[in-house]
Amino acid sequence: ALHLAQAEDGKGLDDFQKVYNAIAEKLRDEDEFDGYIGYGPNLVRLSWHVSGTFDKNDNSGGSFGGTYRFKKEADDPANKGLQNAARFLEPIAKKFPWISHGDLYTLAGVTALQEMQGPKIPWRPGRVDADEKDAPENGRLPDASKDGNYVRHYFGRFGFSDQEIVALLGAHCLGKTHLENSGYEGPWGAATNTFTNEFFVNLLNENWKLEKNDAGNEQYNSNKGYMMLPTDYGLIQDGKFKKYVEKYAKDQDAFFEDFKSAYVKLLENGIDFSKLGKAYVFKTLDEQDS
Ligand code: HEM
Ligand SMILES: Cc1nc2ccccn2c1N
Repeated sequence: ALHLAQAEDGKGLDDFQKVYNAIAEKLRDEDEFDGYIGYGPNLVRLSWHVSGTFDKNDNSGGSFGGTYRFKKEADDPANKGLQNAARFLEPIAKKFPWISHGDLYTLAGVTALQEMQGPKIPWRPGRVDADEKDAPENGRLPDASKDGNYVRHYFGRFGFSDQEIVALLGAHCLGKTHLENSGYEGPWGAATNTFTNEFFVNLLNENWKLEKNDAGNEQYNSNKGYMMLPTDYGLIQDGKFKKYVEKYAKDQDAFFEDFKSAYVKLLENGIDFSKLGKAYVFKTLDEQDS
């Protein structure tokens, strides 16, 4: 059965907005991380990796149990580099000991996206810390060296459509790849900390060359110093995906809307929120200054 969401007792919008603000202020303070990209993209990747282990066949994995806090999951080679995000969140977890790890990891991704001028992401609390025995085994996160068909099959495990898959991958407008983490090197060309539809625009407009990188892995590079993973490039090799790439390259609002829906579905997979009220929509720091 799905995990039943149980919100932290007595905590409401104002309490979670305080957690949001603590994360958002720390993002602004520590802006030098990773060549002044900041921690935003890394936090978004963490929120996806803690949710991407979900398997609808036995409802195992996923964001509910906050099991990334155990070495068994954190040390998955696919999670290399996310130690930075985890370290960033430690003082936040200490300051707000009442929030569950699953809620903290997902709320941090929502905060980072909104503070990087992404769409407003409705978010619901209620994830409850599970035991180490519930941590999913390594190997559930995707392999970047594959093609579009692999990506379609991989996300089929979550029940995502072609349109949802393309929208989700739009998050690769953020940050970069790091050779020491994943074996892919992201030339700095397009590395950003602002959420836009650039990923789709670049996919369609750049002339991509397949090259071996210094780790011996093949990746697509453009003469502007941009890069794409083979799985990214698969979105324009596969006709069914390509039409959504074209839609989002033309219409950033449509991308924001569809990304928001798919990202919420990713973070809430496997959890029954029916006992909770409506989702929270947090104000950005800028909206609170005025
Ligand atoms: C086919 C699915 C996917 C594959 C194979 C994939 C693979 C990767 C790889 C290899 C990196 C580089 C990591 C590093 O070297 O530091 C990366 C970075 C990133 N990914 Fe994905 N990813 C996928 C889907 C997603 C999704 C669904 C999201 C979010 C909704 C996401 C968000 C990010 C972000 C924000 C970064 C930049 C992290 C940073 O700059 O530290 N990815 N991804
Ligand atoms: C800018 C950017 N960030 C990423 C992350 C993963 C894969 C590709 N990326 C690109 N092009």
